[in-house]
Amino acid sequence: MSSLITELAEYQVKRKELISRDRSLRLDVLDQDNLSTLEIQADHLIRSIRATEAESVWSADYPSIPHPFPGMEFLTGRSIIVQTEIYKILCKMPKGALLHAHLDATVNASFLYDLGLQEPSMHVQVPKAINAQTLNAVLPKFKALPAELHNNEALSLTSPSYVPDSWLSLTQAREQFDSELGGPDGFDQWVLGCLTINPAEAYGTHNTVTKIWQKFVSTFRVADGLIQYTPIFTKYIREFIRSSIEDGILYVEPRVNFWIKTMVNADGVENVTHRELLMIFESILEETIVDLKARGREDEFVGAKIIYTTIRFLEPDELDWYFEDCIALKKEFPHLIAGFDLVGDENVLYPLSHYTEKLLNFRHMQKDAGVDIPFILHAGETLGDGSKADMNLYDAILLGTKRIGHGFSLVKHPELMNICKEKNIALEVCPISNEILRLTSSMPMHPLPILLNHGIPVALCSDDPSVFGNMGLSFDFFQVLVSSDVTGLIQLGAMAKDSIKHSMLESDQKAVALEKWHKQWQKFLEYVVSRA
Ligand SMILES: O=c1[nH]cnc2c1ncn2[C@@H]1O[C@H](CO)[C@@H](O)[C@H]1O
Repeated sequence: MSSLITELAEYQVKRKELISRDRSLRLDVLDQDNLSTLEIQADHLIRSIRATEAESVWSADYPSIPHPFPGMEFLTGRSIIVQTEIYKILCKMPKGALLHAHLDATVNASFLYDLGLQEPSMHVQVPKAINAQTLNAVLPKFKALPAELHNNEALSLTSPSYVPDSWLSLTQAREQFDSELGGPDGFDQWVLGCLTINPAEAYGTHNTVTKIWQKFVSTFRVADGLIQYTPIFTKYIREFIRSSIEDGILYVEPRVNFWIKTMVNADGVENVTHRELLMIFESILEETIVDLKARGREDEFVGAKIIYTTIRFLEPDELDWYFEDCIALKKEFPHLIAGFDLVGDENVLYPLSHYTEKLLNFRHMQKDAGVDIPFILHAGETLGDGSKADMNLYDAILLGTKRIGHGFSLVKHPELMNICKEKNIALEVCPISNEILRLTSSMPMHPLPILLNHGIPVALCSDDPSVFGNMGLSFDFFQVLVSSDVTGLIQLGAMAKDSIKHSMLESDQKAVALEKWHKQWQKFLEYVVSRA
C-alpha cells in the first residue's frame, strides 16, 4: 500500500501529529497558548517527582501492604500516600470549588464524635445488647434528649439485661462499655467504625456495589443523630468550612439532605425547621468571611451555596412537600439555594423516570413562584449498561441538569457525551468514592481519562469524605495525578478552574472567585518551583 510509511523521519512526524490530534480536545492542550513559563516549569517538576516516587515509593514493599501501586485502593494505600512529596505539594494546591459533597459526610468522623461527647444531652441506644458476637452487627442510634429524659441510670449497652432501644447518656455508655470489649477505647473504636468504611469492609466483607452500599448507607443513620442537633450542627458547619479552606478550597456547594423535616434544638426538642437550618448556615458563612478578612486571608474563600436534596425512596406525591419547602427557602435565601437533586443508591431506589411528571411540574411551580432552581442531578453512578441507574443519564439530560453528579457510566453513551460537550454540562467526578463504592477496583481503571480526552468538563469532588477518609480534595487530586502519564499539574489546574466556572455562583461572583484562584495559583506555582 502506497500510504504505508516507510521512512523513519516521516514516521516520527506522523506519530507526533497523531498523538496531538488524539489529545487535542483536552483542556490542558486547548489552553496551551496561555501557559506561563512558571506553569510549564511546575508541571515538569511534578512529573519528575511523580516518576521518581513511582519507583521509590510505589515499587517498595511494605509489610502490611504487599502490592502497592500508584492509584491503588485508597483505603489500603492511604498511609503511603500521606508520606509522598506529591501529596504534600497537592495539599497546598488551590482546588477551586467543591461541587459534590453530601454535607452530612463532610466533617472528619472523630471530630464529629468528639462534638457528641461534649454534649451532656447526647444519648445513645441500640436495638439489642452488645457482646462480642453482636458488636459488628449492631448500630448505635444517637439523639439529643430534653433534660427531663436525660438518663445516666440505664444499664450499660453491654449488659445482658440492657433493655433494647433504651436511651443512655453517651458519656455513660462510653464509661460503662464492657472491659472485655475494650472499655471506653473499645466503645470509641466501635462508634468510629460505624461512621466510616474500613479496608476490610470495602475490599473484603462488602466487596460488591450492593454490599458496600448497605454499609455506606448505615454510616449516615449513625452520623445524622449526632449532626441533627443545633449546638453540634453549628460547630459542624464551621468545621466543614474551616477544613475546606485549609485544603485550598475556595467555594463549596454541598448537597444538604432535607429529607428529615426538623432537627433537634439546644433544649432537646425536635422543632428546628429548614429555615432555621439555613439561618445557622448563613451566620457561619458571614462569620467566616469576617474572620478571614480580619486575618488578611480574604483571598482564600468566597462562600457557599446549598443544593437542596431529598431521597429517591419517596413516592412521587411525597415530593410536593419538598418542592414547596425548597421554593419557600429559595424565596427567602435566593443566594443560598443553588439547585435541586435526589440522592440515594440509583441501583436500588426509584429512577428519575419514576418522578418525571413531578419534576416537570416542579418547573411550573417555580415559574408561578418567580424563582429558578436548576436541577443538578445524580445520574449514572453505576456499573450498569442500560440499567435503571444508567438510564438516569437520559432523564437527567432531558430534564436540563446543569451538571451531572458522578456520570460514571456516561462513557458508554457517545451521543450523551456529545451533548455534555455541546451544552457544557460538567461531570462531578468523585474518584475515591467510585473506587470505595466498588465501581472501579483502582484509579487506573477509572473512566476519567476517557472524559478528559473527549473534552468533557470535569470537576473533581470528594462526595463523602468523612466516610471514605478523603478529607478535602487533595487525596482525589492525588489519585488522578498518579494514575496517568498524560495528566499533569496543568490539567489539575484546568479542572480546578472548571469547578469554579461550573459552580452556581452568580457571574460577578464567579469572576471574583476566578481572580482569587489565579492569585492563589500563581503563589502555588512559585512554591512548587521553589522546591526544585
Ligand atoms: O454518591 C452518592 N450517590 C447517591 N447518594 C449519595 C451518595 N453519597 C451520599 N448519598 C446519599 O446522600 C444522603 C446523605 O446526605 C444519604 O442518603 C446517602 O445515601
